[in-house]
Amino acid sequence: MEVDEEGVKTGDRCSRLYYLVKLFRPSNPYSSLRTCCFRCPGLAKPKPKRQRFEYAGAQSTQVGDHWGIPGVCRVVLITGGSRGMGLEVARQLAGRNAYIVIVARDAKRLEEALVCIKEKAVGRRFQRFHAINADLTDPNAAQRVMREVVEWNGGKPPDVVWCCAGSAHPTLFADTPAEEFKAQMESNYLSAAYIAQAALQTWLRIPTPPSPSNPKARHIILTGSTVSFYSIAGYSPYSPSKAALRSLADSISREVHLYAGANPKEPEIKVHTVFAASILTDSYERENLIKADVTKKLEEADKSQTAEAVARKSIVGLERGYEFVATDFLTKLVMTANMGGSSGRGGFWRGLGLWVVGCVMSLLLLVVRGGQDRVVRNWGRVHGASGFKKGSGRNAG
Ligand SMILES: NC(=O)C1=CN([C@@H]2O[C@H](COP(=O)(O)OP(=O)(O)OC[C@H]3O[C@@H](n4cnc5c(N)ncnc54)[C@H](OP(=O)(O)O)[C@@H]3O)[C@@H](O)[C@H]2O)C=CC1
Ligand SMILES: CCCCCCCCCCCCCCCC(=O)[C@@H](N)CO
Repeated sequence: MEVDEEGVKTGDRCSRLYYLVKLFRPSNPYSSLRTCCFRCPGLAKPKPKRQRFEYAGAQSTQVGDHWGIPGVCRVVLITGGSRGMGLEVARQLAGRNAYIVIVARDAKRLEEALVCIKEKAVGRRFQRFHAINADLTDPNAAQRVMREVVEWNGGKPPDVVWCCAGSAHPTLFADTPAEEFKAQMESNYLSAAYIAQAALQTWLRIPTPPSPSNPKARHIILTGSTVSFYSIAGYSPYSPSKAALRSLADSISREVHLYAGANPKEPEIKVHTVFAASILTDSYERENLIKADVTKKLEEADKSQTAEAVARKSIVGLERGYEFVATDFLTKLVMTANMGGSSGRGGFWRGLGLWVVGCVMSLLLLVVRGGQDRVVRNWGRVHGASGFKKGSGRNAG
């Protein structure tokens, strides 16, 4: 039986797309496109005897090789994996073969989450799960987490680091306690920057021994928000931290080319960001207790989604290889209108297409923004300057 350098039977290759891709991208051996095409019959249905466990979601995992290939689980580190969106991401990836490591501060919650994640595992006898207790606003804790994962994984670094940890304090700028500006940057921006840096440093430090089962790429995934692109009244402590994440993703995605050039035999490093509008989590309920009524009024344009739906859509976008993934129509709209220098990241033609759509979206936003500013001005006229409804008990003016 002929086996190629990736350990896949040559006959299993989808001749159409694989060789076309090889033809156009010969210099990029670790491109995620290299795996195969979506419909490839050979890879979509691996031979049962080569499988070590039932392989659910085989077709989609082949596309990006993010979470596993037949017989090999990838290790996915998920920060904030004990609750909300992070927990859903962990559960869904457990259902796609991955080994999961979750990180959060509350130890009891982490243990409960592990049980909940294991329920979704497809290969229960083979898949491994681990929880690490850490406050990721501390850079030393982020380094410790990475060391612990490497040790737990037999000296190998994780393949994917998905930063979901974060929190929201949506209040009007004038009414925000000064310490919240710092706390929000720490909770959302620094908690992701520190662990992403620790992951990158680990990948650069530990060489990947040649093996057919090696990942073709490693991934840093950040979790942004609609307000990373387009903020509304009442999000000033939070939206800069999410905009900073977008900028961080852009910056790192430029630097990884240096490592791809210098270490062509190592898996490429890819940086992705998923952007979501309101997610129906407990934290969302809690943030609504402090959120100004005028902000809630502006948010009416957004149909909130469950964490399950946001995680699912994020994973689909990532498996398609997108670097920026919007999980709903509204976010897609404001994202496309604000791509700027980020456009080129999906390749030239996709970038050009996005630019054309973005021009139209920017025009639409001109109208939307005018309308929203009028809503806020009118709110002030009717209810005063507190942002809350008259007679709501929160209205100081
Ligand atoms: N909910 C929403 O409407 C939206 C949320 N997002 C973003 O999605 C992500 C998840 O949101 P959501 O699921 O609602 O949040 P949750 O509050 O439900 O979950 C947050 C998770 O992060 C952990 N976490 C928070 N701070 C730290 C820290 N300093 N160190 C380690 N772990 C931490 C929490 O555990 P513990 O507290 O035990 O540490 C928990 O596991 C966040 O980044 C959020 O900003 C984006 C768009 C909308
Ligand atoms: C026709 C086009 C209309 C476009 C209007 C745009 C309206 C913007 C709605 C903003 C929604 C904000 C979601 C933020 C969620 C978030 O990150 C927090 N909940 C964090 O927990």
